[in-house]
Amino acid sequence: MKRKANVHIIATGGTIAGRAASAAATVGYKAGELTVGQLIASVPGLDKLANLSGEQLCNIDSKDMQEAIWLQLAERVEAAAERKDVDGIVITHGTDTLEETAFFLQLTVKTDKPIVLTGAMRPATAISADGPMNIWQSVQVAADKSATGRGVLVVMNGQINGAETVTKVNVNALEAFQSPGRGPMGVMIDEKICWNESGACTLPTHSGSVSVKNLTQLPKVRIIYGYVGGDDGLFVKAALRDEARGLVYAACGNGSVPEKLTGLLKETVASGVPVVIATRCGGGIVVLSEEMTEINGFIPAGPLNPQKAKILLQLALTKTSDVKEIQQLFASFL
Ligand SMILES: NC(=O)C[C@H](N)C(=O)O
Repeated sequence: MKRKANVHIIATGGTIAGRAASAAATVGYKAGELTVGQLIASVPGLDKLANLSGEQLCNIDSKDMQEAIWLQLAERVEAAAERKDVDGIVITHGTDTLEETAFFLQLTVKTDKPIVLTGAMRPATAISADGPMNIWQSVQVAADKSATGRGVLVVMNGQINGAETVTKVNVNALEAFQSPGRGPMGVMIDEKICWNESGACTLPTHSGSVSVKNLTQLPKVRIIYGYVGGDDGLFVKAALRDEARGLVYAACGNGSVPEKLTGLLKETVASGVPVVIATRCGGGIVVLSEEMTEINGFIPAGPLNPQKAKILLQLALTKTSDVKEIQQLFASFL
């Protein structure tokens, strides 16, 4: 008989732990109300899937997630992953910033044990709440040997997506997470986990590549959003005054920087503050001209969306502010 796996659940809050005044309410609830014990108890028969342990790291709406909590979470996940009696880890999290936490953990936690993040779009008190099934399927993945070495995964609504590609694409639907242009790494049908083997099936190259063990904070990086009328540099100047160590420009289209802003961003790079050019488009790969990368010194974000490019730049800045090195790091995600 197959040995029952040991799965450790770390709860951080979110709608999955949310409570509303009425069972029909899917907005206007309070996120981060149920405890990890209550979450486990809300899923009938979960203990048949795995031996479970749980810890409560925080209980917040993920819009309020902090980098200081990320540093604690990375430490807790790494500690759990090092335990011989833990085979996999599930993290319950609000969906608003779930992809950022997933990507941060992907880059900072070194293990090939499954790490699965999950959340919910309906509060725990709702009719047809999606949380219990998402927890069930996450524990299923975390307990399954076939999930070993695939990096940090996001399991929601029967789909498994990788931390590097996944993003929240819908603010209401249960299928809130997708990997644009890639598709999911796998889907779940009852007890079957169907991996899309043409997707990433070896440990992503960047897993655990940056240790944050001795850090108490991350370098400050700001995202500047591109839009018609936003080329006066107001927010770039404000970010620099606020001692940003790096900037991500969420450009319109394929890294298009407005002419009026190019000079200021070039000066920013020349002053030692690296500038990554991402896109606000939600899909595609930012590739820049030679003039943009070699002369202006801009760093193309490649496939990373602005919020993930920010995290990569922050982690890069813990080691170097050399533009060439950071360009190479971002290029390795292509
Ligand atoms: N669906 C959710 O989890 C949204 C919630 N605001 C959160 O991110 O905590």
